[in-house]
Amino acid sequence: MMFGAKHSIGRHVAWLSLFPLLIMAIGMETFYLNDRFKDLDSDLIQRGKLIARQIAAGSEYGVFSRNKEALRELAEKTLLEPDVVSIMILDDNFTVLTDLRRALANPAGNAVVIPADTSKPPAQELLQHVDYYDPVHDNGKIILIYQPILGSQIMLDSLESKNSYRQVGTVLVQLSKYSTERLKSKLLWISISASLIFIIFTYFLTLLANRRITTPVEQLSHAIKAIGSGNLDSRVNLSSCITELCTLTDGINQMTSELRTERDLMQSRIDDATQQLRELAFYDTLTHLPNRRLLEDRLAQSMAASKRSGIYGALMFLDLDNFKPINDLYGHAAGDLLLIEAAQRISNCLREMDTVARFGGDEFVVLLNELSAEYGASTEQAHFVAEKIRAALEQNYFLTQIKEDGTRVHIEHHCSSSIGITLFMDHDVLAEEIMISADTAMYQAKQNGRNQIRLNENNNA
Ligand SMILES: Nc1nc2c(ncn2[C@@H]2O[C@H](COP(=O)(O)OP(=O)(O)OP(=O)(O)O)[C@@H](O)[C@H]2O)c(=O)[nH]1
Repeated sequence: MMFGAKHSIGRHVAWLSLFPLLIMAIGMETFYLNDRFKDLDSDLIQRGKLIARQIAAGSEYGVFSRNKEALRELAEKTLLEPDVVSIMILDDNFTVLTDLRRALANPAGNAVVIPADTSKPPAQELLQHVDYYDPVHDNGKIILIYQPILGSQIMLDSLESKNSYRQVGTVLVQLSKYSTERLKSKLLWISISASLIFIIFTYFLTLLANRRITTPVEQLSHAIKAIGSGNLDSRVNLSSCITELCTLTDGINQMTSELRTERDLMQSRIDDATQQLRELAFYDTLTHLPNRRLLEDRLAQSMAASKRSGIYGALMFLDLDNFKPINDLYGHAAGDLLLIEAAQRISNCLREMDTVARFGGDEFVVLLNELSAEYGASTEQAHFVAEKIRAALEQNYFLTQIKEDGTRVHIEHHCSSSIGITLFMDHDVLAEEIMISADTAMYQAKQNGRNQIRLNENNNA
């Protein structure tokens, strides 16, 4: 695993905790096994030495008297000891008196005594490896042990009897390391298995412990990703809490909440600005009625709907009569108040589906939708509405103007309206032509003495 590479925190923590554990387990196991193996080897050698000493002690007389039968019996008994594979007893000239061996192929099995075999290493060859000063030779499979047979001597030429020893023979014992090696490999496997079980168990414990850390960290990282992609409504709720992570979570939640508030504020400002732009683009700033652009749009929609349904619509052109004097007498602001009042009076005469727009100056346009399929009936309805408007607009205006110094000026003004109407339905006329038609009718109303309604029937046969 590369620590510089990108990995989850869980894997990092698992590796960081497992790596030292692995090193420790291998180290401890090596130390323990080395110690145990040494003990086993040492036990075998000690046992071999003991056996060799016992044979040497027991064979002194046999060697001295060259009683091969007794020596053979002694060797046979000793050969029954575990791991002993050969026993050789030699006299002081290193002539073999007894040479018994057990099959090397089955050293742990029942002792099968086989007679001396000339193909096996002769005593002289074995003696090359061992002597009084270096009595143990280990060739990896067999341990050879050298033990001198010492004979006691009584010194007759001295008044005091004194025991001294001289070497009367030699015992060579060979022990197989087969059982020891098997035990060693058994120990090795037990130790490896125990270590593996320990490591696996510890790994799962580490995973469990990791989960307590990694799960909340993962939850936090998902939440931060969500916040980064603009989802400010997400809130982190940790399933388990570690003090530092809880502090981090609170910080993130607080930051998200502040960002959300900022975003909402910004959004409401954008909405307001958009609304204002919309107002400026499609509505008259003084009366808040639709402006000429929006009217043209609605007229186009109304004409299309009328063509589809076969039901007449009507367009009225209105111009206030004698508006100018209020400007001249009381100022533009007073004129504005009258225009606002006039707009309100016209709106009050209309249905929800109709539109009144300020066309400019003291001119208004009214769009009536879905009148009737009959031309006559539609004319009547349009006339009826126009009459309502005309009557409403000719009422005296009582306006209150607030001056810059805060004083209030009450104004009473009278002005009426001249209204031109034109109807439209399934005709190949343009919106512009309908406007001109209504304007022409309004002009006729003006020419005819004002405060009246005129219908232009040129477009509508
Ligand atoms: N107060 C105010 N006056 C405006 C506004 N726009 C245009 N006017 C004035 O409205 C007047 C309209 O002129 P006219 O229609 O000729 O005046 P009128 O007295 O109604 O004349 P007739 O229509 O012939 O009866 C002009 O004096 C414009 O300056 C506005 O937004 N506010």
